[in-house]
Amino acid sequence: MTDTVTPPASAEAATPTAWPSRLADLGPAFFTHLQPTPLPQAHWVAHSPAVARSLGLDPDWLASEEALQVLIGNALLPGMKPLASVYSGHQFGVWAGQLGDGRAILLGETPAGHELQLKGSGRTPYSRGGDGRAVLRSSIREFLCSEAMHGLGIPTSRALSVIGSPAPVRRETIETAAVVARSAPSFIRFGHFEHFAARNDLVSLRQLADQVMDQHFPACRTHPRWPGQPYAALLEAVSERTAHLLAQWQAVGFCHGVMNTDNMSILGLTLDYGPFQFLDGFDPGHVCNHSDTQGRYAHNKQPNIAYWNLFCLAQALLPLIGEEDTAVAALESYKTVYPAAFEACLRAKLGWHQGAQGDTELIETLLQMLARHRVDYTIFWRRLSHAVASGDFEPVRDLILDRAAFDDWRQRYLARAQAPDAALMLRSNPKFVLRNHLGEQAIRKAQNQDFSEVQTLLKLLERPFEEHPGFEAYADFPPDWASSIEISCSS
Ligand SMILES: Nc1ncnc2c1ncn2[C@@H]1O[C@H](COP(=O)(O)OP(=O)(O)OP(=O)(O)O)[C@@H](O)[C@H]1O
Ligand SMILES: [Mg+2]
Repeated sequence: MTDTVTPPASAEAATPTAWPSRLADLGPAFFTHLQPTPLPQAHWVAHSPAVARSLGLDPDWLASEEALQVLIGNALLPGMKPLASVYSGHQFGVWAGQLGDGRAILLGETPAGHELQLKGSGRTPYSRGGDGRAVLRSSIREFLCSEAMHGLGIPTSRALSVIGSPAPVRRETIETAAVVARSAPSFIRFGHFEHFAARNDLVSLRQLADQVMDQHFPACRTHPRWPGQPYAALLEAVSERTAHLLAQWQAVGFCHGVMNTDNMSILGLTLDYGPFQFLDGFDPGHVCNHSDTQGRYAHNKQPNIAYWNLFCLAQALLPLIGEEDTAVAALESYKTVYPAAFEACLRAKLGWHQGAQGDTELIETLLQMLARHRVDYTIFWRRLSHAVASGDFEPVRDLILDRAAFDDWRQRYLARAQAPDAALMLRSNPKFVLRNHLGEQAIRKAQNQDFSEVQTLLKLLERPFEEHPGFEAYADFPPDWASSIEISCSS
């Protein structure tokens, strides 16, 4: 049974006493109230004062014993009424029926209006066969990648802390438990809508859509393109956010790994860091999830999969939208917004402030060249940025076996009317991304109670566009063993 902390007078100002939940306001069809299941011998692995501040929480409180107990689920603050929500979804292209927060528990909303959720905090009515737990390994990956994505300027859930416990958790081997405290303006997924649509519970479906719209997409009520069609406007707004998200993923070389509809945020945030990967060598067809034997979620399939997922959302919203043609029309802008947003990201990476004739061809030729030679994606872009800054193209040229092809491309790149802006490139091409082997090294140390590498990575990844002298090794090529790392759905 989880304790309620009675705060000493001095702590009262440090933590809020109201933890509202908009989901709870919707009514019991949407969730179950329950307590997190305690874990023994909680110990800090990492926490982020920056996230605490963004949530309106006192960073000093985050260093306290009270925070440790609350954020692993052993204690509640006054006003917290934890709950797990129900959703459904399509997994690997197949309707999976009812899912829900099987190991995530919502504590409520922080003063900044963001939901605070514990992941790995015990079984819920939606756990199905699962144990409600998450292991240290995957929790460190979620914590670091959330903050890495934020550092990159990519919409994401944030991670406040990761806390470990020696409690055993059975996966392929026996591992230990951990809990990530994470936040987002909303954790509503496409799957929440699919859930009520599949049950033909149109009252709840409308309630959910209305709440999401009023809180996050108020302009949909009076959208000039959708007069009297707020739900179509909502679908279009979600499509466009998703298009922008996918453009950023593709441009930075991020593979999500499990783009099931229950992992798609209605706000267009990156959600659920499972078997994700940042590309090392540029392989457009790379499949990062070892469990994805069909390659459904290969890197270059992600934009189409997002559209497929949006189609599922459209089907769920259809009873509210009315006409099928209207729903299809609301999805349509994805097909133009995604490529335009992707090209805009690539233009920034190339140092161009504005578009010009021939850009698409120059971008295509470059990406094909990178793919042909499996050039390290992050290193290429960073070296290109430095080449433009210094005028010395040798280090970037060295990356590409076919020097003549590179020289030809470079000549055309530099001949473009608008010269590339090196400063724009250096803030668009990160030096540091959370490569698998970096995460793996931090995890191995953490499994031996040494959390220093998690701290180091957090510092670098929070500011990935800065040089961080002395940390060059973290921006280097992956070691040979990196390619043998297998990341699966096991977490
Ligand atoms: N160990 C577990 N115990 C209980 N339920 C689980 C467990 N692992 C996954 N699930 C549930 O299985 C479904 C699919 O899991 P998936 O891996 O997409 O999500 P997740 O990693 O648990 O979390 P999230 O999407 O909240 O980040 C979800 O309903 C999830 O809650
Ligand atoms: Mg999930």
